[in-house]
Amino acid sequence: MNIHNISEKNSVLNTFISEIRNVNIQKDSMRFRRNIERIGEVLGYEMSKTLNYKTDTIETPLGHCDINLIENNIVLCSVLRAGVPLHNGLLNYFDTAENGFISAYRHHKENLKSFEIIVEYLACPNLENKTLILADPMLATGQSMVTTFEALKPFGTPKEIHLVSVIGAQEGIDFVEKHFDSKTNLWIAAIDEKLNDKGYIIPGLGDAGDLSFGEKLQK
Ligand SMILES: O=P(O)(O)OC[C@H]1O[C@H](OP(=O)(O)OP(=O)(O)O)[C@H](O)[C@@H]1O
Ligand SMILES: O=c1cc[nH]c(=O)[nH]1
Ligand SMILES: [Mg+2]
Repeated sequence: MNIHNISEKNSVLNTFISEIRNVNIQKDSMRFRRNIERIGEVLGYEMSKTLNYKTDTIETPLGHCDINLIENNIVLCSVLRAGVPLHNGLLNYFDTAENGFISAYRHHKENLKSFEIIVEYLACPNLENKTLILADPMLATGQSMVTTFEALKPFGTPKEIHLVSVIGAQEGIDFVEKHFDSKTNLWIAAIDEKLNDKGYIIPGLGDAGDLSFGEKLQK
């Protein structure tokens, strides 16, 4: 897997990451969602440099000019619910992308230490020969990314795959790497040290779904 950790080079991305991690600033859920969206825009922009381009001629009011434009057929697929603001950020840049949505949540078992991933909802276009972008802001154990990709397999074989995440734990990245083709790209804004015993990323940011949309009732 090709891992592109975009915060390895200093940029304005650091500001957005610092705000989503900051225990005080993250209380403003509108700002939290907007920062995740901005990170999606930055990661999308970086990814766009690796896509395929073909030259088109544009007519201006005063003449003509040639410009290289993206020729990939992009399907942007995100994991509900925390993936919604990241999806919006990516879609801000890939205007004509087709879209897919898949639900995945961790169902904690009684002892709260172990959990299984439940996939209940899936709406996706044909993926055959397309460029699949699979987005989920948190890559903790990596189980959600792997389980959702398994669920997408009946929709066709993509020509290329780009995983997009905001914060990942090294352990989860290692797990994902084992389950995806070596040509798969991972675009990520930060890689953290470890997971705690509940599978949360340390230092991470907490629960991205809850910070975006409020706490959910555990049933
Ligand atoms: O790598 P993993 O260990 O699988 O964990 C990551 C998952 O956890 C979060 O979702 P969560 O289950 O909190 O659902 P939510 O979006 O409804 O909050 C996140 O958006 C990922 O989908
Ligand atoms: O740290 C984590 C792990 C999973 N999901 C989150 O929202 N945060
Ligand atoms: Mg959550």
